[in-house]
Amino acid sequence: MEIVQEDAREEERPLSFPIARDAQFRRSSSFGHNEERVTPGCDVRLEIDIEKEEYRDTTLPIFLKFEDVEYKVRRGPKNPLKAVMTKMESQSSRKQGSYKQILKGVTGSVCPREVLALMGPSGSGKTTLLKIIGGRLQDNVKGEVTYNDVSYNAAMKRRIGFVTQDDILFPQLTVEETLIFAAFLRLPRDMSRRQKYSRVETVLKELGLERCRQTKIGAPGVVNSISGGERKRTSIGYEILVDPSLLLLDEPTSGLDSTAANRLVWTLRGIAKSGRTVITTIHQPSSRMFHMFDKLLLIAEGSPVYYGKAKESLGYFSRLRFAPELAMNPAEFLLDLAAGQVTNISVPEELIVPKAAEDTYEREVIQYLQGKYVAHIEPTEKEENHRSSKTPSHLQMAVQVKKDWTMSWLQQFMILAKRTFQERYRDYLDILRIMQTLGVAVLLGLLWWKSKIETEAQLRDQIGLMFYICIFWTSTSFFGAVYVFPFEGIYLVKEKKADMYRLSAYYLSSTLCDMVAHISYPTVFMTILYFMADFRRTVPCFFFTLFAVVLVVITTQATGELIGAAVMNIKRAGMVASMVLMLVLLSGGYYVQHIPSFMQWLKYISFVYYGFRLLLKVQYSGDELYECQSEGGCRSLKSSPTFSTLDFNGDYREVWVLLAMAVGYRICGYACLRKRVSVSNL
Ligand SMILES: Nc1ncnc2c1ncn2[C@@H]1O[C@H](COP(=O)(O)OP(=O)(O)OP(=O)(O)O)[C@@H](O)[C@H]1O
Repeated sequence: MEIVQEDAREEERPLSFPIARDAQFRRSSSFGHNEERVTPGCDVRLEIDIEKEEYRDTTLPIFLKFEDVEYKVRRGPKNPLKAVMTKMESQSSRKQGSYKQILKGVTGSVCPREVLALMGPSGSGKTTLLKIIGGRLQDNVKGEVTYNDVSYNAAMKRRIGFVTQDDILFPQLTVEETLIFAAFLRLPRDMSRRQKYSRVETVLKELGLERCRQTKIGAPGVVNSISGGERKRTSIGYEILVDPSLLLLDEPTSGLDSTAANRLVWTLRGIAKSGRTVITTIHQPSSRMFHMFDKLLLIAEGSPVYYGKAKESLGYFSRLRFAPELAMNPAEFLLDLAAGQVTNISVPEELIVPKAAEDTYEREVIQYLQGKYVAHIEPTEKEENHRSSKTPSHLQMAVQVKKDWTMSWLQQFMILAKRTFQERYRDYLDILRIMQTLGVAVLLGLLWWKSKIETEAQLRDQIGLMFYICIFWTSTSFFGAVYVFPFEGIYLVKEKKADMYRLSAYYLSSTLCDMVAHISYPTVFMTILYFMADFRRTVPCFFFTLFAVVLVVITTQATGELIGAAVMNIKRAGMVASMVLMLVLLSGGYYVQHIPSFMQWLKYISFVYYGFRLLLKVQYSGDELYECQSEGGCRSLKSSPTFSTLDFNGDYREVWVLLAMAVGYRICGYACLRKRVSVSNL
């Protein structure tokens, strides 16, 4: 790896960050060299002399161009009835007026080694543009975004690092654990463990995270968690750890003091100078920070008002006769202009007397600036983009070559399982959960102490306990499982957008880790209750009863996960889960035995129905037990629909039905999760 820099400016700061390993860029002033390419919109000439195959696992220089980018969203009607009606409208009848235009024709380009700052007032569309560039917003987007003259494709996912405005980090992991898991999941497979740890060390050091490396990330604003600035820096570390070719950052300096913010932008500059393309949105940069940006795109109400070199922006506005009347931070001056605020700013004569009413003056200023941009900057920029020769063909091809997975499926599964366990083990070993299991087991054991089945009433009592066991474990496991994906969805979407691992590895690791907890608790519970309630005392019967309860729990978990994955919303998942739970319990064969024929289908999707039947079969199979000795031999109970349809002679088809349900619901859950993750716009 070698980066030859002839410009003295580049020597301001030694690069402490890992540099593109194979890229060899050489600034050149000579024309006509065979390998030299004139790169659109870039003020540097780059000589790139490596073969395309070498980019598979390394940092690839990305020349980004975006032209006439427009984005609009549908205005959703507030009335839900209207929303349904609107949905039913045909595509052709949709009116333009029902859309909100967020971006209105944004053009620009960024090259490797450059930092582009996106600035503009809040709501001007910076994040939206960043998401479009990052490939996270694709519907309703017009215009062209290309990476080395190639449109966005799946191979780009692992070339892009995206630091979102909200820091999406697992709260139960420490800063160091977060980075280590990211390193193991994302760094190339040919790097040794030591190299991966050492990369984590570099990032911790570079971002000043050493002091909080062992602190749990925690929820934002909660005591005993890292500070907002540390959280932001951890998010950045998480992305820069893997050396992305294109690094996109949304408000990376928010929550940082000015020294830390300067240091961070300095780091970003270092990253860019080592061959990456960096784009960052920024709100209020200090003047020192402002001068670290190479390019600036200033957006006002979705339209650009300036695009070009950051250091030339003040000159441009001064040529338009906008000048600060007081000593002002350049960024503050530019933001005021983009917001149409010209207090303490001298304006051109055309704007001195407002054309319309006073309250629309700000809009008038913005429209004036947008007009000037369209007249002076946009044509030059577009011409520049089109005039220049294309990116070298091997770079165009390289951008379409998908990087290899950093590890095998099994390795991904192992690491994800370890991370899931580390993230959730506090929930698994929650003292309340332990107390609840032990407490309920003992309470039920005392209520059904040494229960008998000699009379019909006693048998009915014990059957009541069987059903209660089903209710207890169904509801406990159901609500434990239903929230897993809605809670973790945001992390999952973020990591899948970066193509960090296969979804199947995540799904299986998550399910299996939870399953361990879902199985352990009923095992302890049943061991206590079984002997206290004096269930049938044979070894096979004990294990088969335990197996039946575990089977119900595993099927319940699958159903809960399916609902969670289908809904992916905590509040709604809870509502749907309560409804489904009510249905499966009511159709379980205990409360309503004479279910009307047109409602019989409910039984066939109810795992409680099959679980309950299985428990009854296990406990009461064999004549001597089933023949209770009371007068009439429990005739009325035996003739009840639940009992009369049970075959007590070794027919355990419920086991297969429950197993099929557990597998089937899991497959559906996985499919739903896949769909939800792919359509989510984080
Ligand atoms: N899906 C959507 N539906 C409706 N409006 C949207 C949607 N997405 C974005 N917007 C609107 O688009 C505008 C631009 O949003 P965006 O998040 O890009 O702004 P921003 O410049 O990044 O703001 P900030 O600096 O406050 O983060 C905002 O007015 C926002 O409310």
